[in-house]
Amino acid sequence: MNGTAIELRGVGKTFGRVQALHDLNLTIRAGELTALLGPNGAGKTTAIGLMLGLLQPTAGTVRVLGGDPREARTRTQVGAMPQESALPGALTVREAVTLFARMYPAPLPVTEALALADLLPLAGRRAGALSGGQARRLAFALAVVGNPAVLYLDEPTTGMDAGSRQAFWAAAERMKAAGRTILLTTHYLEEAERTADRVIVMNAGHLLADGTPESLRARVATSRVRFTSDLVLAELRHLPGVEAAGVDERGHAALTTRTPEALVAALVQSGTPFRELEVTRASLEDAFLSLTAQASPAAVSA
Ligand SMILES: Nc1ncnc2c1ncn2[C@@H]1O[C@H](COP(=O)(O)OP(=O)(O)OP(=O)(O)O)[C@@H](O)[C@H]1O
Repeated sequence: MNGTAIELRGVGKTFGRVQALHDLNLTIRAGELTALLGPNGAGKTTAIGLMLGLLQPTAGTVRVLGGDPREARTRTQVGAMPQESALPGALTVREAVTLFARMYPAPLPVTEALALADLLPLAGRRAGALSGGQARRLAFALAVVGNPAVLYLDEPTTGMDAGSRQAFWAAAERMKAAGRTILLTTHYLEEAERTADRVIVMNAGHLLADGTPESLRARVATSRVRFTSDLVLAELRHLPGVEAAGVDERGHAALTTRTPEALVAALVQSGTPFRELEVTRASLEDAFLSLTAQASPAAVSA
């Protein structure tokens, strides 16, 4: 699938005196899985609310699948998993999914939506009796049952255990393979790193960075080098290319560098015995923390 699925042009949103979004320009391509990251209050949920047509922009325009997100024609092609959803507690899981399926012109078979959310064993249970993580899975089933072209997932895996989380990501991959456009927010950066085609970082209503997980990691081109030796902090700091160093009382050293090969070569040449050598690249989490820490305080909304 090609083309643009979602387009925000010059979008601003204020709530009273709070400027939640400032002049946001964003194009989401069809068929991609995009992760929207940002610290609390960055504006992620507000951006999704605008894309869903639940909120009106104060400035600028929002287009989804070429149309106004508030039009029925657009809404029936969109599925959403909000951060907190009010589920129909008296209905069984299967009944709730069946009810939602009726709102869409070409829904998935209910059993398929239940299977995608790993809910077949719980199909007969009342929605009100589900655990927190199971309720998130039901919210996911309700989001996908309409077989939407565009899927918004706001912190989908929060509250899910490790098994449910894995099943969720497998289902998201399947939706993507079927050509769906997926926009999700998450605070679990390692999950975003593994799955997203594209990562957008927001802070205080501004777009800070936009690229592949790989390209964002490359913006903090650092590596971590860890090993155990008898070297003290002053000696560690003298190794070539060390940007930051730490050592504990048992001799576990942790160094940050942009040139890990030169550092390890110098360590070997020094003849100092060392063990448990480990070199790791900067993670998306490192990039995210570095980007949001650099963001100017002027960007923080009043
Ligand atoms: N209805 C509202 N009324 C007043 N202020 C609001 C409203 N909704 C959001 N805000 C404010 O707008 C800013 C952006 O909030 P938003 O919920 O979009 O952030 P977020 O990135 O989704 O955060 P989180 O990671 O905590 O979910 C925050 O400062 C928030 O307090």
